[in-house]
Amino acid sequence: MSRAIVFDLDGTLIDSAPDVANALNRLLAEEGRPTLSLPEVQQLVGEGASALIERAWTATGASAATDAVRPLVERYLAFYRACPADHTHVYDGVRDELARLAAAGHRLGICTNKPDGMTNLVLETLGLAPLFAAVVGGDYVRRKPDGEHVRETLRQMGAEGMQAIYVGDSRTDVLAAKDAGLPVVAVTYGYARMPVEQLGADILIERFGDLGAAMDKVSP
Ligand SMILES: O=C(O)COP(=O)(O)O
Ligand SMILES: [Mg+2]
Repeated sequence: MSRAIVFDLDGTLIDSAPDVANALNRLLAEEGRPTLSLPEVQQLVGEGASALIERAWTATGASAATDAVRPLVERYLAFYRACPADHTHVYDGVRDELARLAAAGHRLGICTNKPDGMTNLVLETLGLAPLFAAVVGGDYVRRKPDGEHVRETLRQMGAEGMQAIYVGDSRTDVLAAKDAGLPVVAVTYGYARMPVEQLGADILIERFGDLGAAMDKVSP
């Protein structure tokens, strides 16, 4: 039976933290702030670019003033756009498994809090874009953990009425998917800020290539 499969992006399909960290650290350096390590940056990713900047400011000294966040986000995105995927890699097994799922007739979509422009640029650069029926990024008004982000992705995929499943790496993903009424597969290798067993996912997978088998267990 063909399903609709909604994927998170950062920490689930791609390890984008190295390029996020480089762009963020260029901004922090320009602002005279300490830079952050890769593991530190991984802990800041998942709720979009504004949250990334706010958390980075809190982690490196005084918090950013509310009206300063937007211009800082724009400068961060300019750095990120210049090097969207220099050090980003598609996690092991992702390309093969996505191709297999698409060939098996499943409809694939992406629901990410990463800003739309960056999401599309990164997907194009990595050659992943053609696999997805719809991509709904972080410019959408009701972002994860709001389930409306997931429902909008399903609508844009033309997948209403299809059996659907969500695949992500964080608590934000689990909350959004549950809010939308979807079973959740969580990957254990991503950027979760808590032990993965506590995410509340229906099933955990250590390798992306295990997704097909996990889906059959969660929604036979
Ligand atoms: O916070 C971000 O930029 C993206 O995060 P997501 O792809 O895990 O939703
Ligand atoms: Mg993620």
